[in-house]
Amino acid sequence: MKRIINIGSLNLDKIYQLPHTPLPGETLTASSNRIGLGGKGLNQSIAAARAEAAVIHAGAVGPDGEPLTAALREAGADVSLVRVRDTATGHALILVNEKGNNSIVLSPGANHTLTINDLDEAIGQGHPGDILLLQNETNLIAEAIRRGHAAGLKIAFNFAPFDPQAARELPLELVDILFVNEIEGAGVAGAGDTGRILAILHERYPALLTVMTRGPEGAFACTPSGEVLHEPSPPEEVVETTAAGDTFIGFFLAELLRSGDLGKALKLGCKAGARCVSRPGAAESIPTLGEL
Ligand SMILES: OC[C@H]1O[C@H](O)[C@H](O)[C@@H]1O
Repeated sequence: MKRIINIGSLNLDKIYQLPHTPLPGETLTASSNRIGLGGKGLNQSIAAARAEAAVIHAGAVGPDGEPLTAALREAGADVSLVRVRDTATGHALILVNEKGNNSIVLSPGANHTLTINDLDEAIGQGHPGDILLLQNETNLIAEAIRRGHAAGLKIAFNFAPFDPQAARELPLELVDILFVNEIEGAGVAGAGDTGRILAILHERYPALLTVMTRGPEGAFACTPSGEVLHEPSPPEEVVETTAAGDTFIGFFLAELLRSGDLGKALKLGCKAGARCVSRPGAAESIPTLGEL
């Protein structure tokens, strides 16, 4: 059975419910706040494990990060490569507006303490054809892409958050599957609309499968042969959008490994992402395969 090895971020999420996203210079009072478990890496591992894929999660937390490791373990992921460092656990400040849309600020903490040895231990668990999943929330991404590719792993990279310097420096030509939302896609391609972004990326990286999530409009994929597929999102009431993209990615990859069918993977990803937005929080809002 092929596996997903996720060298992924782990964050404590500080979530504030606000009437709207604050403007520069504005002070707002939150109607509620809470601490949740998240990090794009953790959310994606939990989603893939709940979609019944075999998942190994590698990453780093601080001394206060045990609830994150426990959540991964409980979802069924292998956590033997989650290291505890003498640095604060990464955290995210998540501002949720009245429409359920979020704005996120990251403080990487232990997510930026990964070493080459950590990468090699994680990649060493893989066999050719396994997926190495990465997000742009940990350090040494370029090295992870190069080493994973050299080991015969399929590289799946979620370019979130987008960062122009990383776009110049990362060996994206070695990536097999690129996950972006509209903002990230426009950042990588330097253009604004979905069709144009997919066309530019296809021309620049002909072997790439690009998958773009578009919120309520579902997801688009552009294959290495240049075919563009679109899967609409099933209607669900929006409570909070946090982790919807991560949920999509976990379910998408699990289905792609299971059936090899891109259309089925897009459908399941969209279904899972839509269910995630109907509930509050990050990791706690991710459904199980059985539920769908
Ligand atoms: O995608 C949602 C996630 O982004 C940030 O990584 C937060 O930790 C949150 O859980």
